[in-house]
Amino acid sequence: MAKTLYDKLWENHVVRQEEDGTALIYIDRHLVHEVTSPQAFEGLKLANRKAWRIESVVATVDHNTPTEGWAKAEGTACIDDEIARLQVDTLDSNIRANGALAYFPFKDVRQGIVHVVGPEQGATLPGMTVVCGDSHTSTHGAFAALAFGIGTSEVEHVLATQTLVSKKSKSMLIRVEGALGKGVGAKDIVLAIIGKIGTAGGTGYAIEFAGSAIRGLSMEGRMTICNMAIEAGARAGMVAADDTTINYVHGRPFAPKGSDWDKAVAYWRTLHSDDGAQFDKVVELDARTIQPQVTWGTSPEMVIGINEMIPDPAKEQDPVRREGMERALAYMGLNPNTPIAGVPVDKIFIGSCTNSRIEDLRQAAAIVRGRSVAANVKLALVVPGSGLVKRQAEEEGLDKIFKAAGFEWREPGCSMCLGMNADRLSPGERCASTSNRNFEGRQGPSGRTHLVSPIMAAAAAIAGRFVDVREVL
Ligand SMILES: CC(C)[C@H](C(=O)O)[C@@H](O)C(=O)O
Ligand code: SF4
Repeated sequence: MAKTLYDKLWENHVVRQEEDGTALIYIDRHLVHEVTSPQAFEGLKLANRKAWRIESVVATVDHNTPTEGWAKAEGTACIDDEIARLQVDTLDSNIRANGALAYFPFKDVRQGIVHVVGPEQGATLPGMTVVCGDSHTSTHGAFAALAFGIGTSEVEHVLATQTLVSKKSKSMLIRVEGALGKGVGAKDIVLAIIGKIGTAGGTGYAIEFAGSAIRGLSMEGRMTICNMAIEAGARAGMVAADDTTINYVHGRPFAPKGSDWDKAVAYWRTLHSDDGAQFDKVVELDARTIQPQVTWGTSPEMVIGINEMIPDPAKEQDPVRREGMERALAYMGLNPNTPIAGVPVDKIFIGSCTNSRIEDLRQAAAIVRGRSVAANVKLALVVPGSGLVKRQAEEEGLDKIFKAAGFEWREPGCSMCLGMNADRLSPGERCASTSNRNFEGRQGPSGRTHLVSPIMAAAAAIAGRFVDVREVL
């Protein structure tokens, strides 16, 4: 029978299947960061257990690390916030006590956001099951891997047994066909998808993204799409393996070598849905109709094209939705039936596991080159996803372009994506952000987040307000 990519990944990892659909699945790669691992390591210790296969663990610190001031003191002593420092130090002692395949501690050049670091190191490979105590683990599905976020108690379970109790999801195919317009990229595709199916649209499904527009994307672009599968309600998003996937993985530190490489590639070539495979749901989008997207509300589904008007709750029939829209507009300080283009911004954030890879920075820098951040913009931040992305960008001179324009060029980490460090919005501030979540207070109490692509964020920085990036290309 024709199988979906998801069927293949699932079946290859089932250790035991129960009658009621519950299954025990084997986990190949376990990514670990400082926020969701302390209790898991503690639980292991209390139960007097050892990790089952510690060589599956790749660990780094990202959420709590500051993005500046690294040189002011040795090691973690430069982290002013005591709780943040404790989190970073605790991961360090846990990994030193338990081991890992790889550990990129604070200030290591390979440190960064776990979802940037895994693929960059070749630790995320096609065909793997990849888990992390972090919802955006769906990112790794871009490699034709079954990747999803887990809770802290499951982190402990994976450490102890290398397995997880899980139930197979339903399957959804999202097919995006056609050529993307100028100035439209992966972030716009995924925001348009969420605008169409809603933040609950993918609930209960594993989503495969396919179609010519997806195949045409780089691995960076595919990661941006899978990263936000979770914002569409799905725990996992994935893309079939092809030459783009294989070329990206080739030569990375943890990628297979020699004859192992050839065997792996032969297997990876099977990681696609077979012709005629049946999905529980199919959604289609025409890439040619997608405009550069901007969110106007407090959920990623509250999104419009830059050429559109902020929607009017009065036109919404459903009273619950209407009330949600009214509340979102009040929080965001926006008026219905007015253009989103022209709305002034206070801060710019280019970063996060959605959009902090080298391609994102190159694209943003191309807009910024030779221009200046508008006077009304209080802070424009570029936070590379990892130390290696930062180094690569500096080799290409991108840092100079950003700094000359008035951007701050920071150290890697999650940063203003969620403000677990010092990088935050002040109440009422409006931010053009390349991250993935825009709920109330996400970037700081009463802060206002608009999710956009890196080039839309760059264009907003220069204009001091939201503009159609196609006008400045
Ligand atoms: C801190 C972590 C558990 C959380 C997540 O799981 O997504 C964070 O990364 C986020 O983006 O909100
Ligand atoms: S960059 Fe943001 S979304 Fe990604 S892991 Fe960090 S906090 Fe979560």
